[in-house]
Amino acid sequence: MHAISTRPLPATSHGHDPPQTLVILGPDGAGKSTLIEALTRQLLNERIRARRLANAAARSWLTKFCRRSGITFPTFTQDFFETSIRGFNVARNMVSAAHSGGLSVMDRHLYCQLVLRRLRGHPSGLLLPWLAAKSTECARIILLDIDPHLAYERIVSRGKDHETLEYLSESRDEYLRLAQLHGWIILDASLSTSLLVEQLRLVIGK
Ligand SMILES: Nc1ncnc2c1ncn2[C@@H]1O[C@H](COP(=O)(O)OP(=O)(O)OP(=O)(O)O)[C@@H](O)[C@H]1O
Ligand SMILES: Cc1cn([C@H]2C[C@H](O)[C@@H](COP(=O)(O)O)O2)c(=O)[nH]c1=O
Repeated sequence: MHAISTRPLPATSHGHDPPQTLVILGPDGAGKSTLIEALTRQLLNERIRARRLANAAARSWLTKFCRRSGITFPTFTQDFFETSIRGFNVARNMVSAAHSGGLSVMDRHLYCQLVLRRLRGHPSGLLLPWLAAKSTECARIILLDIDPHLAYERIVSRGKDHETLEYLSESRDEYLRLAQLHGWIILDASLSTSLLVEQLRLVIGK
């Protein structure tokens, strides 16, 4: 684990179980959903309040729709569609996290759209970087870093979708660039899920 940020979680007025938000980012196949499920299950078994909140962008649905219908959207249209849906889910999940005590662990965030924009050769714009930073001000962000070959293997064995090695490699580089820029904590996704859960519990202090 490379702790490149030691920013403390902000205190709130929710008594001894204040809302805490953790955001897990990383390339496709890094193991984000698996890790969040394992962490929240373990905490709930110990009667510690925790929930997974997925900030999906419906990319999987859009890919299937395009394949079935034979329609291909320009990448700017795809970006508009995905960013709107992810933005809506982020807003909805932020409200949910703020109104629940305990830990909320978000699977993906607006930064994923910034990564996709970079990979598609689009400009980042001004609004999205600002919104991404503003909406994670009170959260702690973790990057699950993964070698693209391992991510590729995991996606193949999951058998749900397909990604190219090139996409996974560029995606990793961009996530690492953002992590250095913003001081996110980086975890090694090649470790076992149980070790990663332990590391996350150290980060959140639960
Ligand atoms: N630590 C791990 N060790 C070995 N295999 C893992 C680990 N974490 C996840 N996997 C496996 O890798 C595959 C991808 O995991 P998962 O779906 O959680 O990734 P993800 O980051 O949420 O992916 P996506 O963003 O594409 O939805 C799954 O088949 C899962 O069982
Ligand atoms: C790029 C791409 C991704 N997917 C899959 C990979 C993940 O499991 C989800 C990510 O969903 P989100 O909406 O970004 O949260 O979608 C896919 O099926 N097709 C793609 O082209």
